Amino acid sequence: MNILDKIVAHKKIEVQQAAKTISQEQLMDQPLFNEAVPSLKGSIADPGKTGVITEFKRQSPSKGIINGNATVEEVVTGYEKAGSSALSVLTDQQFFGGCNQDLTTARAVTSIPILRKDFIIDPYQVYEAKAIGASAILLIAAILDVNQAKELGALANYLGMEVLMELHAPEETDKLNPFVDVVGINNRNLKTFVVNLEQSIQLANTLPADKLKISESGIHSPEDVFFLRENGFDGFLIGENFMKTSNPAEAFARFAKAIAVKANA
Ligand SMILES: O=P(O)(O)OC[C@@H](O)[C@@H](O)c1c[nH]c2ccccc12
Repeated sequence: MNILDKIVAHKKIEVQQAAKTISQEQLMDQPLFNEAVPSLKGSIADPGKTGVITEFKRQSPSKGIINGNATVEEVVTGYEKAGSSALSVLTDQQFFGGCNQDLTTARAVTSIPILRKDFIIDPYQVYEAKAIGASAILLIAAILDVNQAKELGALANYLGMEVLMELHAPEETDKLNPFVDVVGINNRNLKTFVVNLEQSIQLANTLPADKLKISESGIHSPEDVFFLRENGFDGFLIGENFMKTSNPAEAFARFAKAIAVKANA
């Protein structure tokens, strides 16, 4: 079993347990469930912002512990202040050390859109995303069939959230559907952990022209961002590069200055 299969197998059990603890009806009764959320798409398209989606990630299966000390409050408020277009918050506990409360905390202390970063395979998790304050959900094409992708996407839109669909291989483009607002290309192969920015470039040319494009993972330098911008990318999802430092918000603030300066030069 590759790591992605392991994560999905665990997720199925987790979702069953969660649904027993808090029912879908109870999720719908939570205060955030009926609150409007800012648009991820709108924020990424805003030329006054950096296009960067900064990610709060404590650990990952490929890197182990990335940052064991950072607090959500400190990091995400700093990210917002430095010009982050949106936040990505890992809510998977078992493999990424996150939790739903991390996202709700981020929602409480910032006003930029938040992507729920998790392995969504069940409608329950879409209700949960709304109840914890997400603007958008991640759908990973590699773990969904065409019908699941449609059903989960339609539900997210119906509940007032947007969908970022993550692709890694050309044959996954048939999972795209009208409910997908933003397409993300993961430079990291989730089965082998190999990272290659060229992945974004190759796949980008096969995508519908009308969707916003995000490049995800393995982005380390302002040059990476310039390279991706030149190749038609609107957004950049960056986690480890900032999280691995002792002050992620400050690291992003420096990065944000560098990409702003070069863009205007
Ligand atoms: O830390 P990085 O290399 O900058 O990557 C961020 C993000 O793209 C990565 O965390 C990610 C991309 N797709 C995912 C799916 C699930 C969990 C995590 C991810």
